[in-house]
Amino acid sequence: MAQSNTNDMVIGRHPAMAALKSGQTINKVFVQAESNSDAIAEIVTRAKQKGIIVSQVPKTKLDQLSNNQNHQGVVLTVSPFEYATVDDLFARAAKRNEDPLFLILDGIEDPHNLGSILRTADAAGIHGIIIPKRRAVQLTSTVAKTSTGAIEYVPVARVTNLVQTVKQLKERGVWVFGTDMKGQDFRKWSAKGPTAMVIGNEGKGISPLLKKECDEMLTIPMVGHVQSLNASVAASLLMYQAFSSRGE
Ligand SMILES: C[S@@+](CC[C@H](N)C(=O)[O-])C[C@H]1O[C@@H](n2cnc3c(N)ncnc32)[C@H](O)[C@@H]1O
Repeated sequence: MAQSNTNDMVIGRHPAMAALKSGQTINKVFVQAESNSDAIAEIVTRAKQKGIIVSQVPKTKLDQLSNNQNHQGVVLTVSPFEYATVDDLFARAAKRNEDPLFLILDGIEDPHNLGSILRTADAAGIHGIIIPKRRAVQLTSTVAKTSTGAIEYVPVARVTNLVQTVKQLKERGVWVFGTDMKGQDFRKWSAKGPTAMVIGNEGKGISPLLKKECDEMLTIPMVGHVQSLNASVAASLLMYQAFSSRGE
């Protein structure tokens, strides 16, 4: 997996604590000198326990690091999260001697949805997740926190064009299942063989171009009054159907 050397900033007490609790690589903690805040003291204690360098700096330095945002006396420099490649995902399946099982997210925007999807993906043995580089949430400290550590175990590949990627997956023998309200009942579906499931955007669903590339569509039947399930809930149900239909 590629690692970039540039630093990202995490600004403010709550995001700083969330980053410290996640698996994200934190390079340095900057806190305001002579701060008597309990929250800052807790951040300093946790950072030191993790062996992270803590630097006490004047407020002006924090203003500069945070670009004059409301830093509340703390700024962290962190390494951006690592992304996998689609080949890494295939390699992970091969290493486990299993047919590939991927999840494709067509423009998920809510970091809590992505975190929750990662958490279930880890539990259900998904080999990796594919997301687009644009118009979708990327890996952030909120995603990491919601994933409760699963972000460390489930590789996420970022691609420029999901439609092209799906075409390439199909050329490599992967059967691609889209999801909407007009497909076959997912309870009768078996995810045997190389499989990818596509989950759509929270508002718009799967884009028409991508839907056209899907080999089949699946539906989670609903008998209530609402029109659809939350994207992460739908993804979880699909992942668990795939998991159990593989006899795992
Ligand atoms: C909140 S829904 C989007 C609803 C959107 N208005 C639409 O028409 O597709 C987000 C995604 O969750 C999945 N989803 C939600 N409910 C589903 C269901 N009952 N069956 C299959 N997929 C579902 C689909 O992937 C959908 O694109």
